[in-house]
This record gives sequence, C-alpha cells and structure tokens, in this order.
Amino acid sequence: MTALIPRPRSEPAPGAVHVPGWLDIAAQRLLVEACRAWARPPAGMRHTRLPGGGVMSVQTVCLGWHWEPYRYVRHVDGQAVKPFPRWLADLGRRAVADAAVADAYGDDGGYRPDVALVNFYDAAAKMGLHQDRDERSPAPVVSFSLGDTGVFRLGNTENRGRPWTDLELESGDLLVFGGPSRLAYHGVTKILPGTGPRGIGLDGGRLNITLRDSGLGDADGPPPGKPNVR
Ligand SMILES: O=C(O)CCC(=O)C(=O)O
Ligand SMILES: [Fe+2]
Repeated sequence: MTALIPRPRSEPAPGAVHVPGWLDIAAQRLLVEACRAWARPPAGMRHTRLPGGGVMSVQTVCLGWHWEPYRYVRHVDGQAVKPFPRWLADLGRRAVADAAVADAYGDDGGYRPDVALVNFYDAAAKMGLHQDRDERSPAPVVSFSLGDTGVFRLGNTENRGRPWTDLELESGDLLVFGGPSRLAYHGVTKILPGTGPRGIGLDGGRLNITLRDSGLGDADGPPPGKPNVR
C-alpha cells in the first residue's frame, strides 16, 4: 500500500538495514513477472519437504542452486536448476550499495550472489525462525518483498528466543542482513492479506526473493549440512 507517511529507513540490528519502498512499482511488476516464469516447471515452484517429514507452507523455487534442506544442489527432481540471471546479481549489488551495509561487513562492490530463493506465501503461510547458514560465504543476504505485507521477525544470532524485532515488510521493501546479523534467526510470523499494491500483477499473497552468495563456486554440491529446522 502506498504510505501516506513515508516510512524511514532503519537499522533494526547491527548489519541489518531495512529500506522501505526501494523498488518502484515498475521494478516490482518486472520482478513479479520474472517470478511467474521461474515458478513454471521444470524445476518450478513447490512446497519444500523437510527431512523430518514436514512440508513447508510456503512454496519455493530456487535459481542458481537448489536449496534442498539443508544443502545446495544443482538438480531438483532430476531437472537442472534454473540459472541465476546476471541482472538479478546486478540488482543485488545495487541493493547492498544503497543499504550501505558495507562498513558492517566489508567490500560491497564485490557482492556476487549466485543463488536466489523465491518464496510465495498465501494468506496462511508462515516461515518458522531459522538461520540462513547453508552458504559458505559470509556475504549478506538481500531480500526483496512483493505483494502482501509480511511480518518479518528478525531475532538474535544465539537462539530462537528474544530479543527480536518485528518488521512489516511491504511490497517494494529491501532488507539486507549481513555482518553481525548475517546469522540472525529470522522468519515470517504472518501475512497481512489484501495489503499488496495494485498494478504489479500479483492479485494476492506475498513473494519474497532472497539473494545469497553460496560460496560454492562451481562445485557440484556440498555434503548435507547440519539440520536447521524451519
Ligand atoms: O520471506 C521472507 O521475508 C524470508 C524468507 C527467508 O527467510 C528464507 O527464504 O530463508
Ligand atoms: Fe531465511
């Protein structure tokens, strides 16, 4: 929704920067269109099955590397993962530069994301608190939100308990978490249905795109990581 009162940029924790409305409506529309194409089979959008038997309520499609809990692999259901486009890496680099988290973690100009997780949340979907820790690089995670507002819980790096900060991530918002917040627990506690803007091509629900640097280079895939329950 268009804010009557502009929401200020904030740093909810050291190394975590929230820039409201970073993507304009035209950029949001292009991203929604791209997500729609990525969602199609083969290697399209699906509910991720967890090793414990659970199924995530969000639906996910990955680019570059497929996140198969809890490791990155090149194939999903026997199909090659869709490529991670160069323009998305460029957008990620601009995001990191604009968020100016550079001082918190190092050299922003060198941000080279090679993985994206694209999540779709319907009105009932959530994501439990977890760390993004299957990457081998300490580079920041860049997150773009589209459609309905999601309540994003940014916790601490120690455990799933307090302290945490709840942020409303609206359509077009950028969140970068790097440096001391790179391994912060985080999740999405609820979606606020009907809050997304018109004109971006998404009738309901929320899309979130996170960019990461796997740190894997051209490797074929690492051994399974330690379970990290979502
Ligand atoms: O939807 C979000 O804002 C967060 C997504 C997330 O944490 C993830 O994909 O690991
Ligand atoms: Fe995450």
